[in-house]
Amino acid sequence: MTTRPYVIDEMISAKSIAARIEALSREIAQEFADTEQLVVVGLLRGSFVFIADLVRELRLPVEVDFLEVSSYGNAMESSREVRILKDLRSAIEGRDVLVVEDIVDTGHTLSHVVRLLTSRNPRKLRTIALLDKPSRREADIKADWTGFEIPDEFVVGYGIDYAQANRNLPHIGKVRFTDGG
Ligand SMILES: O=P(O)(O)OC[C@H]1O[C@H](OP(=O)(O)OP(=O)(O)O)[C@H](O)[C@@H]1O
Ligand SMILES: Nc1nc2[nH]cnc2c(=O)[nH]1
Repeated sequence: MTTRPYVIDEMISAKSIAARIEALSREIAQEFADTEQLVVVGLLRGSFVFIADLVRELRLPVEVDFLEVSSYGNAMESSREVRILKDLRSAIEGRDVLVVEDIVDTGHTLSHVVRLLTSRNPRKLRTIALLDKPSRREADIKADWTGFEIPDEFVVGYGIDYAQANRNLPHIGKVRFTDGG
């Protein structure tokens, strides 16, 4: 796929992300203090970096599982149709579940996933998103924990891509197009 020329301006440093994850992990550990084992569900692909850092800060017994959903493909606009590309390996009925999302934008992805997983009757289901763009919301949903609220900018890095590139940036950056279009 061809993309327009762009540069990436740093928006949230790797250090700020690490500090925020430490604080959020303490809150999550309190919320699930009585858990036998927390199933931490990462939404692929964007959350793979966030979930890796988050579970290493969580002082709880955890199992890690992944769900792959896609709504954007390589586009910058949500298709608003959420497709399940890979389901969980584990059953979650009667279990504690934390859904880990990289970014909530229109909210269609998270809202679809919460509906799907709630229908499987977990004991408790909570959600966390590293980033939230509240000004873009179309579905009525907010994650139980949010790392950072951000303005309406197209962001990349720390797991998040633009046309599959930039997932390996250690910080969050915003995409700035340089062709004036
Ligand atoms: O709130 P929404 O408007 O639904 O957008 C948020 C979703 O969009 C991105 O996923 P994408 O479909 O790009 O897949 P990826 O995680 O594999 O990059 C992102 O990772 C979120 O899951
Ligand atoms: N890469 C990327 N994907 C998104 N999906 C929803 N919002 C965004 C965004 O800002 N950047």
